[in-house]
Amino acid sequence: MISAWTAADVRAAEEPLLAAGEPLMERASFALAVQVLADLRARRRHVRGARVALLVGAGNNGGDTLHAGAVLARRGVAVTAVLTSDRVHAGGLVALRGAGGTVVDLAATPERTGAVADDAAGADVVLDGLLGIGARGALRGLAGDLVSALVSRCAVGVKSAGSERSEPADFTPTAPGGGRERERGPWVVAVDLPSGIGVDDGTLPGPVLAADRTVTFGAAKPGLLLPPAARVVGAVTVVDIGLDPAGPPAVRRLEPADVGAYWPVPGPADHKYTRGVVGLVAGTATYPGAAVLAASAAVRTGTGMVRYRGSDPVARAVLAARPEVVTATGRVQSWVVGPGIPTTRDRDDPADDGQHDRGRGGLAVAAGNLPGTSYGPVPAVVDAGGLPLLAESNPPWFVLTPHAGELAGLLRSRGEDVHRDDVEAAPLHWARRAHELTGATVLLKGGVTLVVGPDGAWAQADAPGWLATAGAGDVLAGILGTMLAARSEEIVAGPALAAEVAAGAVLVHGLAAERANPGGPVAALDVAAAVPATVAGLLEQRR
Ligand SMILES: NC(=O)C1=CN([C@@H]2O[C@H](COP(=O)(O)OP(=O)(O)OC[C@H]3O[C@@H](n4cnc5c(N)ncnc54)[C@H](OP(=O)(O)O)[C@@H]3O)[C@@H](O)[C@H]2O)[C@@H](O)CC1
Ligand SMILES: Nc1ncnc2c1ncn2[C@@H]1O[C@H](COP(=O)(O)OP(=O)(O)O)[C@@H](O)[C@H]1O
Ligand SMILES: [K+]
Repeated sequence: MISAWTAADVRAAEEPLLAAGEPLMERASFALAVQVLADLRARRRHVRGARVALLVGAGNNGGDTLHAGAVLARRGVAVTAVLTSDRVHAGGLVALRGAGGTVVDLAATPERTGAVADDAAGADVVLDGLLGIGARGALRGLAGDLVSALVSRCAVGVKSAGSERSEPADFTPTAPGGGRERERGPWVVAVDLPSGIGVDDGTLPGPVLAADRTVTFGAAKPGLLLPPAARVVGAVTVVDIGLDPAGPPAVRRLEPADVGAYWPVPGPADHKYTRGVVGLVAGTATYPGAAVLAASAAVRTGTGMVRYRGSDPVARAVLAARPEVVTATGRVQSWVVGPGIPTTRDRDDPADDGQHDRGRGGLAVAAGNLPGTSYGPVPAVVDAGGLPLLAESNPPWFVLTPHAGELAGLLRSRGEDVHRDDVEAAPLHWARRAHELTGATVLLKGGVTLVVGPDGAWAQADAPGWLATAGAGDVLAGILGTMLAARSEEIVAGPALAAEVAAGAVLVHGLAAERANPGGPVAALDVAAAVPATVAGLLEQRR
């Protein structure tokens, strides 16, 4: 698992170590220099004679960068530091000069910004040391001008991860299948984090130089995991400088081994009912495919049984694809409500096929609102057309699975003035708001999928962009339904678990998409078909 702590938590963890005289900046800058040397060796035969440009801000982030530059200069690298402020880390500047580095004081000659950017764009490596955890808002002043000039020269796109994954502390925060979008221009290494991202919320409030690698100190920061900033961090290396942040992490990300470790494996005493039964209210005559996809995914993920609820023609389509599905009513351990049913609340909608009533019934059972039956409460997945069926207040074992547009609609129905673009710009904020307003766990789908529950946030980046295809969300609903059903009682007793299981479902979904056709397009049903082998692969890791 990768855990990220806020800037305040990292500062609090640094304080006692600094008071005890621990050389944190030396550790950080040396590790940074070692990583840059390794990157240089991987990209060109000789380190000696390589050109490295340092972008240096006013604070300690600039200090780290200058000290790392001094180490590089002593190895024969031609290092030029560009100072963007009249304040600069004095010790770092002395070290760089002492090692033979060159200094350009852009603060004294701002008219040279264009020429300096041209120069930096021609370097082998650029170290972005403008802002670290002291960043507030969009990059301002000269630092902002310099980054804007560099972005236009380097044709910086939103980046995908590098391929290195050698150290346990490394992670590749964006999905597989991507490559370096910037074919020309320098290799960009962000110092602690790409300057200008929202450190704690992952927003992109202004210009940011997309990194090929981020070397981050002490612990990952939330902005490195969260969308949209997760797209500009490249491969992330966490350097251990001896910090031990207190309290729970602000954002977490599951890795495959985490999901394999808790996957329930049936034993000799199990039967289909102990494994968990999924009740599925999905699909209408207009969208029968959603029911087929969700049912297929639930079956493929290893449910004990799927009970399908819907009109006869749709049930026939489901059974034609998955003869394992039953249509008889009975007890279920999780409900999946909403894929392929209309998003209006209108009971008389002819396209509704009676699914709204079935969905409301399922959700009432799942919430435990039907006294006199022994059928609830149980977890529920509420997707697409299920979202307008929610009550005012919902239990946290309900997992809502909107994409950005659906989340905006849900929030508007609860009085917020918000649109899809707002959700995409600040996904953590709006997913948290939806959790507060509904009470439910919120899974916000996207290239990086967020899950917010009572116990914090999870950010998963396991899926290739190819997964953005019609029906992929229905498949996720089925996978999640099975995973919730398998741990139904545990989740109702401790609903913070719903978010972790939901993050696990997102991981399985993303890995299955990659497995379905590595590096190429996938169809939603093929993603469902790849789930059994994906789960077997996760289980193999725990042997
Ligand atoms: N503590 C330690 O020993 C260790 C710390 N470490 C390193 O220190 C980093 C944190 O250093 P830091 O606290 O000095 O903050 P930092 O991010 O460099 O920037 C502050 C400066 O930026 C300015 N500024 C702010 N926002 C801005 C904006 N939008 N646009 C433009 N300018 C803006 C702000 O100006 P002000 O707002 O005060 O006018 C202030 O001058 C951390 O990320 C890690 O790299 C490691 O070495 C490990 C040991
Ligand atoms: N750029 C992307 N990279 C990876 N996965 C993505 C990307 N865009 C969307 N996805 C995933 O694809 C799925 C699409 O779901 P959804 O929008 O509900 O589609 P549908 O309603 O057609 O099933 C979600 O799981 C989402 O996280
Ligand atoms: K930085």
